[in-house]
Amino acid sequence: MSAPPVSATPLLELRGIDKSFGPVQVLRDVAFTVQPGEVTALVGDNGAGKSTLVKCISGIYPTDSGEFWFEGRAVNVNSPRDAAALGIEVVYQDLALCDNLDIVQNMFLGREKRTGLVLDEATMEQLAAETLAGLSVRTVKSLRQHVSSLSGGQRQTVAIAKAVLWNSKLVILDEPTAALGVAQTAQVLELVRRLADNGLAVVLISHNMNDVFAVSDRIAALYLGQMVAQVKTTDITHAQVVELITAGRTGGLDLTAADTDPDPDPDSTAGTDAADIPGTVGTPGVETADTDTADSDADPTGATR
Ligand SMILES: Nc1ncnc2c1ncn2[C@@H]1O[C@H](COP(=O)(O)OP(=O)(O)OP(=O)(O)O)[C@@H](O)[C@H]1O
Repeated sequence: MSAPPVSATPLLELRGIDKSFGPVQVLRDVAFTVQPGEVTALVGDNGAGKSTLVKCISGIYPTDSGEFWFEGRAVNVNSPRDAAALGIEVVYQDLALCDNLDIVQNMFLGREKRTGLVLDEATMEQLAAETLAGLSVRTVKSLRQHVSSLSGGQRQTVAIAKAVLWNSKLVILDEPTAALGVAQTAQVLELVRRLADNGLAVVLISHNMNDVFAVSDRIAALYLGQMVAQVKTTDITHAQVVELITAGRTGGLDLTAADTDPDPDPDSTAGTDAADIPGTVGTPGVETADTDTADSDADPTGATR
């Protein structure tokens, strides 16, 4: 697979994001960078703050402090409407599809096209078909099928197609394969990859390391509300990601390769110690892993892209 295009300007860049619920600080000084044409996996243990971060990005939660940059411009995102206007769409785990409506009706739900007062069914059907064809989706037999008759993978596909229908630039997928079997997972991951190959920025929340290594270009790890690493997927091993998720650090890696330097030259970011990175969590009693970047090719899972 060819390397995805890397743009000098991130599509989305968050700086110093803090978010508390009452006395509980859930996000601390979070930096997060997302590039167009790439899949960024957002990983972290239960309660690490992934959903909260996504809800801040999508305008559901206001942040307490921090900066929000989109396509190189400082922006304010105070509501889901603001996020949608920028081209940010989130596909949540519940998919928010209506079983008793067909695929076209679901894709345009709440944003129906009309000619005067009359629904423009032909245009909506055509746009839905074009969107699915653009994503090379061939698993859906009829656009007029009720969503209740679709498999889990097909439902996920419809939800993703719905998200990209609106000239989206960033699509955030919350555990899109969590409820799927092996074959459907593979199909959805292919679709995720295609979104990025079509130039979209994709953020994939996942607890499944096989999915993360199969499809992502970069991995961002949250630990107790802090962004402890953003690295290229090819620069980290499965075991190191698990260590970041469970301990908040791992040894020998440049943990900021993704958020500061879009330079595709892998040597240009080497040599930074995790302990030097602002926001890196040092966990007392956790040994620094005896690994270095030279070892990172030796992924024991063999699952790196
Ligand atoms: N509305 C809220 N009010 C108070 N605390 C909250 C709220 N939403 C989330 N939290 C707390 O914030 C922390 C982070 O939760 P969040 O759901 O963002 O984690 P997560 O990484 O998405 O976890 P999971 O993988 O289990 O979905 C948790 O301790 C959670 O209890």
